[in-house]
Amino acid sequence: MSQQQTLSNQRVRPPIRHIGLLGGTFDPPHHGHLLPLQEILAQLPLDSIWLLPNHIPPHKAGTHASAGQRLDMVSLLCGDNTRLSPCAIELERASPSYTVDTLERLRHKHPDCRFYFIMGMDSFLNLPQWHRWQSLFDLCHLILCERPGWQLDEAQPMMAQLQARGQKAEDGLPQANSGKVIEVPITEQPWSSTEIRAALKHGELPDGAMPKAVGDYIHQHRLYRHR
Ligand SMILES: Nc1ncnc2c1ncn2[C@@H]1O[C@H](COP(=O)(O)OP(=O)(O)OP(=O)(O)O)[C@@H](O)[C@H]1O
Ligand SMILES: O=C(O)c1ccc[n+]([C@@H]2O[C@H](COP(=O)([O-])O)[C@@H](O)[C@H]2O)c1
Repeated sequence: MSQQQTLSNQRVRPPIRHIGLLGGTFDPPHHGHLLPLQEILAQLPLDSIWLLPNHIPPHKAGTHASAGQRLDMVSLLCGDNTRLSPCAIELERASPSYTVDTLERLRHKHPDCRFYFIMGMDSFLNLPQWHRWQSLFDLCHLILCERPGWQLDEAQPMMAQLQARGQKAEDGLPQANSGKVIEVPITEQPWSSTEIRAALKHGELPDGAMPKAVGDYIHQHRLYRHR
């Protein structure tokens, strides 16, 4: 092999894969998770979105369904959409599922990937309470979606972050490796796991809350019933 060929081989890098991440407790997963992801995929050239059920949610008292059941439901939520997949990385550790730890692990495991952590406005407004939250901007971009009942106004500390880092979905993916907040317009979805669990306690599954396969799983496993 000539010296020139060796040099050019050394320069060949695998193409970057652009991966969206939706972390959540998914207790249970619902259309407020799924439908925004479909709209994000229609607007941004992401290769895939991975859905990461957490093991120990950092800011919640606990979970109602087990980690395994939540992972099963997330798989059913993804259905046959080949650009959506469940990712069990947070289930592999027994400590609280801090997102910054997950991103460090993912970056180490997948050096060819650039990550885009997706969140609703409720999570974005609470971001300053997250563990080492500012480091997230060194590890990924954020994708921000509206959520009914949650609004960012001038007085909120996250407004300054959005002003400094914000860009619109129509501008495509950023050139930088990390640190931007991409605002993606979505059709607002009224669903929340808390309200769905409250309805299921009385044996009701709200119409249109989730794909049928997830509802069937909940019934088969008798989840979220009044005990
Ligand atoms: N209806 C929705 N619209 C936009 N984003 C949502 C919606 N529901 C959940 N998300 C986002 O999905 C992520 C995971 O949410 P999570 O699994 O905690 O669901 P949840 O419905 O908020 O649950 P709970 O009611 O138990 O707090 C968060 O970033 C949250 O902002
Ligand atoms: O890292 C943190 O400190 C942190 C604090 C709160 C929530 N998160 C993550 O944010 C995602 C949504 O969380 P939740 O509680 O709304 O289900 C999920 O992936 C959580 O693990 C992360």
